[in-house]
Amino acid sequence: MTGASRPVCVLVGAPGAGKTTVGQALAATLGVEFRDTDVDIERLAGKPIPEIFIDEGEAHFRDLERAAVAAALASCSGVLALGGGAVLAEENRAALIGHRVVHLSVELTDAVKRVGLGVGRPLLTINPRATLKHLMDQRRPLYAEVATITIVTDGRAPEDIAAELATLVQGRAPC
Ligand SMILES: Nc1ncnc2c1ncn2[C@@H]1O[C@H](COP(=O)(O)OP(=O)(O)O)[C@@H](O)[C@H]1O
Ligand SMILES: O=C(O)C1=C[C@@H](OP(=O)(O)O)[C@@H](O)[C@H](O)C1
Ligand SMILES: [Mg+2]
Repeated sequence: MTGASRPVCVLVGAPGAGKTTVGQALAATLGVEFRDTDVDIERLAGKPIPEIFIDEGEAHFRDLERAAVAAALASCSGVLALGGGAVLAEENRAALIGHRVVHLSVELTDAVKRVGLGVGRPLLTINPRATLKHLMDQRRPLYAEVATITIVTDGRAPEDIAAELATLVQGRAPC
């Protein structure tokens, strides 16, 4: 890992936390690259995430995700968003040590509003509210474990969150 390829920050959090949306706005504000491991995975697989889940299953998606996280951490010098489930893998959590990791936190009510019917998120296509609650309960400690900063996003606009983060990352030491 070289200084030149270190992400400005890595965004983690539940589906609907706003990792992709806030990450894009933050990267634009900072004038740096935006990278999203979900996009990298889709490019590599040559198909959308829901199709990966249907054709090869979640375990294969997680294999692709571990490879995508390692590659992105080694080559991204901008803002990096991970998929909500990336923290499940011990390998990914270990790889995040030493990086500035921002947990965009969201409570169930706002997350449900934001993901709607779960279109594009294969884990949420059946009963999004109950599934999200389960995922969030399971993952909360893992987001807390990897995060160096937590930003509460409930009731806030993405631009507002991105502006706060821009100030934070511009004014802080590496982690
Ligand atoms: N702070 C926010 N307030 C309201 N809607 C949001 C906020 N952040 C994201 N959204 C919306 O919620 C949906 C999911 O956001 P997304 O960035 O894809 O989340 P994630 O990548 O964390 O799953 C999108 O429709 C997005 O426009
Ligand atoms: O929570 C998860 O396990 C997943 C979250 C998704 O990303 P977002 O968190 O950006 O929705 C995507 O990686 C995939 O559908 C699995
Ligand atoms: Mg996303």
